[in-house]
Amino acid sequence: MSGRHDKGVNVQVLLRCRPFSNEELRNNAPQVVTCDEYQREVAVSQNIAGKQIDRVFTFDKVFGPTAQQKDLYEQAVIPIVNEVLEGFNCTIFAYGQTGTGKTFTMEGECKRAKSGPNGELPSQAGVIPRSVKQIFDTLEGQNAEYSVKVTFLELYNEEITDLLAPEEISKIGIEDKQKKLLPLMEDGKGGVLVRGLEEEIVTSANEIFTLLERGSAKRRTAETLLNKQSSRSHSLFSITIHIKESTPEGEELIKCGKLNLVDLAGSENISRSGARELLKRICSLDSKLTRLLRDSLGGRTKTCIIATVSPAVNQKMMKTTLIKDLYGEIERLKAEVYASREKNGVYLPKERYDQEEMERKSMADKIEKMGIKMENQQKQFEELQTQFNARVEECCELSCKLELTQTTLNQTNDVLANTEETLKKCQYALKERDFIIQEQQKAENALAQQACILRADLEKSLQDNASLFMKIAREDTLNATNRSVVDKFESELAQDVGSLCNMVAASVSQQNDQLQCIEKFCDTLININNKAISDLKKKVSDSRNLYISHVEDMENVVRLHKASANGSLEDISAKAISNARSVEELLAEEASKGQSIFDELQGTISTQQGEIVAFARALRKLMVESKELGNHANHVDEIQTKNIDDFQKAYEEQSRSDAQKLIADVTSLVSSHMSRQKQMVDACLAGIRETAAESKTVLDGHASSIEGITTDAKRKWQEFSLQSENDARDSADFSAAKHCRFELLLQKCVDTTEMALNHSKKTHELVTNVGKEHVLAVEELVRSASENNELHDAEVSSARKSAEEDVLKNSEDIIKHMEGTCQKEQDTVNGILETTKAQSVFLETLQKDHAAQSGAIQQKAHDTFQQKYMDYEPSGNTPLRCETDVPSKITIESLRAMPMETLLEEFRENHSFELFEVKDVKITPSRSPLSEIN
Ligand SMILES: Nc1ncnc2c1ncn2[C@@H]1O[C@H](COP(=O)(O)OP(=O)(O)OP(=O)(O)O)[C@@H](O)[C@H]1O
Repeated sequence: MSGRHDKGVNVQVLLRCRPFSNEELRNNAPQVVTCDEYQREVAVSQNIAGKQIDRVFTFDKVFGPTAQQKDLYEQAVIPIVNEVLEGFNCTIFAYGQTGTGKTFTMEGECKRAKSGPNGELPSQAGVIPRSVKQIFDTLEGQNAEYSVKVTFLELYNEEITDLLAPEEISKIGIEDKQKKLLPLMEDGKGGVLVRGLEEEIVTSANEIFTLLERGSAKRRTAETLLNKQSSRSHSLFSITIHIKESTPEGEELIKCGKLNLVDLAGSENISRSGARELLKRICSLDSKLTRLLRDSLGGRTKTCIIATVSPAVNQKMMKTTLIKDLYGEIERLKAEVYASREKNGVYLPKERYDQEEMERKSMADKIEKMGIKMENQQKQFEELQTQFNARVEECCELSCKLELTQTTLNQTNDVLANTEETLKKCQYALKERDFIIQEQQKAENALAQQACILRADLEKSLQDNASLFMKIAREDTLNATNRSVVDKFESELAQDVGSLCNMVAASVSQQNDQLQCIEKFCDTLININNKAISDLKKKVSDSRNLYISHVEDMENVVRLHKASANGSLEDISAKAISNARSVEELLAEEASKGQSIFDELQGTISTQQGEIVAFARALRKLMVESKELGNHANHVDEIQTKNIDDFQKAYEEQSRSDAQKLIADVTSLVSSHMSRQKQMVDACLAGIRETAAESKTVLDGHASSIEGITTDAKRKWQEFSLQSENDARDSADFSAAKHCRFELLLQKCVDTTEMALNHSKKTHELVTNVGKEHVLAVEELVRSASENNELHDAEVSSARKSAEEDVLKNSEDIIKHMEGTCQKEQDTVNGILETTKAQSVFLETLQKDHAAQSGAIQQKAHDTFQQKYMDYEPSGNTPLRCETDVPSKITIESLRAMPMETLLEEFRENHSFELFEVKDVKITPSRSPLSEIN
């Protein structure tokens, strides 16, 4: 649906969707149309026979329900109007179903509302008023010579109605239908013209509203009178512009542009009329419209079609269309009824009747055949449906089975993998066993051979050993007898000797222990003593050194203290002296300052005294003057009153003398000018009198007012003078009292100042004396302190010397005493050691004697034993011992099979489990591990 921009053709198709009307909102009409302005798309969703159908259409521009008149105009119409202003003919159509907003778009809804204060149009103004405004704005801005003409006509069936024609003409037109038809004619220049069509010359944009209103009103009236419907008529509003332009060569050119604004009939009436006649008429109208717009379509013109839709278009349109179709059908039926009446029945030509009858029959046959075919197909379809269902069920079962099988297969696969793993392990274990069995078998064989050899050897040696056993038995008997004798003696002897030895040994060891103990003790004692003496010596010398260092420290401290005390004392004395000096200076300064202040004070006081006296004098003078002033005021008052009276009198006399003079003049005039002048003179006299009376009244008024003012001033003046007199008196009294008080105070001040000066002088002297005394006392103090310090220092050093000597003497005594004690201890220890040595020698002698004695006992015992003991004598029957060749234990051990673990390790080193391959298992009869293979 988008616009075509072919060569020479410039057609733009826009879509405008209006908002929901109130009625649609009330009826909850569904939204069928959705606009996407950005994508320039319109989506239409329809539910046709329960089926949702969505379609999307693209346009050159899309204006949704929220788009304003201004938006549409600015985006779509301004360029077209610019073309018109350039001298081209352009056309804008509003096309759409009834009630979708064609008239709203073209004309707008505020035709009565004129332009705003700034020449702005109302927001609801449509394309027509906006175009006219743009045209006028541009032309006025160009300052060109121009003319704007408009026509407004309606096309309904074949009739063209001038919507701008004056009332009378249109009335005649309505009464006489033939007369009102405006013929469409060729103008001979390739154009068309409507004869008799009113061309209104418009001079301002505002006029357009009047014209639109007039045209619309006429359209409505015509609709009512002729029973027309606006939705079935087109309206054409044309604006023609002529602009005069001058070329640079001075030639004059006329530029002519035309803008056609067409509000088409409801589209449903164009496309879907049920009445053939109506369609024919509309076609004819359409052809007329095309002819009318011939000069504005094609060429370098812009054509814009604004398609209008409702958001709920289908629902509403279906209803409307239905009604319109029904109307059409009624029309058609009416025509048929009319035809029937005219022809006494339904009239049809025979050929057509036959043809239609044949067609009907063949159609009936066809329908029957198709019905049968359909039944068959329906049956087939049902069978197929049943088969399909059965297949579907089978399929379901099979897929269930397949799933189960698949699961089982998976499980089996898992089991198989496990079993294969177990098999491998088992085969490997079997291999291990075989290897071990083979090894053990080998060892068993070797051992069996060895056992056979041994068995033979043993049988032989058993025979030899039988005679040997007999000899051994005899020897054993003898030996047993000897052994019992020896054992008995030996035990007795051993008992005796043992007890003796034990006793001696115990005594010796006891003695030794004691001696060692004494020795140990002595050594310990000597060591402790030596250590104690050396410690003591060290400590004494340390304490002496410490004491000396302490004393030296103290001496240093004392020295420092003394130096600092001396320094401080010197500072104190210097400070005291400077303080005393500064106090003296301060006091002197203060005294001079006090003196100057006192002098100044005295000067001020005397000045004030003089001033106060002068003030009192002036006050007194003022009082006298105010009294005089009061008297003078009274005098002035009197003079004023007198003056006023004099003035009054003088004025009265003057006016009186003037009047008399005038009367005399008038009398003379009367005598000279006779009666004719008398009236004038009387009038003049009356005037003069009136003037005099008025002047007198005014003067009286002035005099009375001056009098009032004077009286008032006099009264005020008297009040004022009285008041000022009283005030002056009060002030004088007050100032006199103040003066006395002031003098008193001043005197007191002078006394106080003098007293203060004397006091300060005394204080000064006192402070100076005290300062001097203080300085002397401080100096005395410092001197005595430094003497004390010196004394103390001397005492400290003498005390230190004596302490040092005492300490030295004491420590030497201690050392000597300790050394003597030590010597004595050493002697004692030496004595102990000698004693112990002597005792140990004695013990050794004792031990030797004892050993000798026990030896003698042992000898004696030996002799006794020798006498009772009997030796064995051989019989000569015992066979010679022969050595059997028995294999050693190591040899037999070496024949043994390796331990199981070693064999397994060896096997696993040579055969890895990972590289082990499972072979086909041959079922062999079971055998015990140690049974022979061969
Ligand atoms: N864009 C819009 N915004 C607001 N109201 C609108 C809009 N378009 C149309 N309308 C309203 O919808 C109603 C029908 O509009 P209008 O009369 O312009 O329709 P139409 O297509 O000209 O109808 P017909 O073909 O019967 O003349 C009017 O009341 C008008 O105010």
